[in-house]
Amino acid sequence: MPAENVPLIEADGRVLAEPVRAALDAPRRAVSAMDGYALRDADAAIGATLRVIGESFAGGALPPPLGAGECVRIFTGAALPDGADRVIMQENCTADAGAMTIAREYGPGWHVRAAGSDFRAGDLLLPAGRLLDPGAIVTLAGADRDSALVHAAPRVALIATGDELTAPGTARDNPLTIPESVSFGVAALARQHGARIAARLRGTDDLAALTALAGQALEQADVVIVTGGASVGERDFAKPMFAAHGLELLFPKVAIKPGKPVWLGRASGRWVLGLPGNPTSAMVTARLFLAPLLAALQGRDPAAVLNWQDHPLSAPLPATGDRETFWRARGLADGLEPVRNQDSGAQATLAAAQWLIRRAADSPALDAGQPVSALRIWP
Ligand SMILES: Nc1nc2c(c(=O)[nH]1)N[C@H]1C(S)=C(S)[C@@H](COP(=O)(O)OP(=O)(O)OC[C@H]3O[C@@H](n4cnc5c(N)ncnc54)[C@H](O)[C@@H]3O)O[C@H]1N2
Ligand code: MOO
Repeated sequence: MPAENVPLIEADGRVLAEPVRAALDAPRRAVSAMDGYALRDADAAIGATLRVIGESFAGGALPPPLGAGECVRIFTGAALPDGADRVIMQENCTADAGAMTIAREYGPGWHVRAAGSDFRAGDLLLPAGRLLDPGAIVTLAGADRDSALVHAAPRVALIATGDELTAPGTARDNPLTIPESVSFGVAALARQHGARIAARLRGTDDLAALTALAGQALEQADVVIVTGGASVGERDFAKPMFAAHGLELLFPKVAIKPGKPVWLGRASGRWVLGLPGNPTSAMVTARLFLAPLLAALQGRDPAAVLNWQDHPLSAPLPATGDRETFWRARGLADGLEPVRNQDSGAQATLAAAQWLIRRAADSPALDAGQPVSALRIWP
């Protein structure tokens, strides 16, 4: 995707198209980490009384330099006076008429943040390709940047196919219809991975009409996602509807469960991703294929969103069949618990599960406590 400059406040969730270097030192000079008194190490002793010669507030004028037997009233983030080595918290001092007495044990720690101890001007703080998560936003602003060069958000168009589908909120009165749920979930996942939803279209199982809809979607988006009609049914038009637009398939299906009918192609210079209509299959394949595609389009390493980690099982897992299998699981304190309903058509379990467990085809059953490779489905 091309790069664009966006203001800091709109930069979260975007991916940097430039490396970001600090424009200043942080802290700019030695500052206090506590509210209290700044003094010299040589004067720090329980019972010692020091003369208070000035004060230092964050953003205020520099305090006078310290001599022997002197201290400065200081607040968190305020500049340390020249000559000071440490700050003693005010809770450990008593103050009276221009004098401060160290009342009790004040250690450990000097409560001083050295100049440049966080970063130095010119330091590389964020590399190109870095996702601007909330932490990175703080770093960016701390580097004294008010905007950043980021990759444009990929535009995604969604087409849901199926005569039985109707807009959510309108299904209950017609027993022949079901709510169109998948495009909403895929759109939400796409947004979580940096996409902008350019269009959400719904088509009935009619090839001519679907071909026109495909053309409309290809005009508006970088990635077109078509859901349903991916299998071998007589009205499965997901691929044929792109034929007139020059569909070139990269892969027509994948030996995984759920989600076998997932496919990827190019048409009219755009990416076209076909997801199965079954809601669980659609969300699993969106996580496994759409998330890395969106990452790559934004200049990120796609592997960054496929961060499989080992976790113990908190319950047994059955043997796997002849397809690589992705079990939906809940994350519990003692490990991952596969949800009971592993049906590809399930919708309720999508709200219960946060993890995908990956197992190779023909893997044996596992007991609770054994480690499995797992991926968070949503952040
Ligand atoms: N003979 C075979 N039949 C099927 C095979 C096969 O290999 N041979 N594969 C099965 C597998 S695996 C899957 S997954 C499904 C995928 O089918 P489609 O992608 O063609 O999806 P549909 O048939 O259109 O719908 C499946 C199911 O999902 C419901 N659906 C569809 N779209 C939505 C939506 N947007 N929101 C909510 N629900 C949706 C639809 O009503 C169906 O119940 O095929 C198997 N069949
Ligand atoms: O891929 Mo299908 O999702 O196995 O039901």
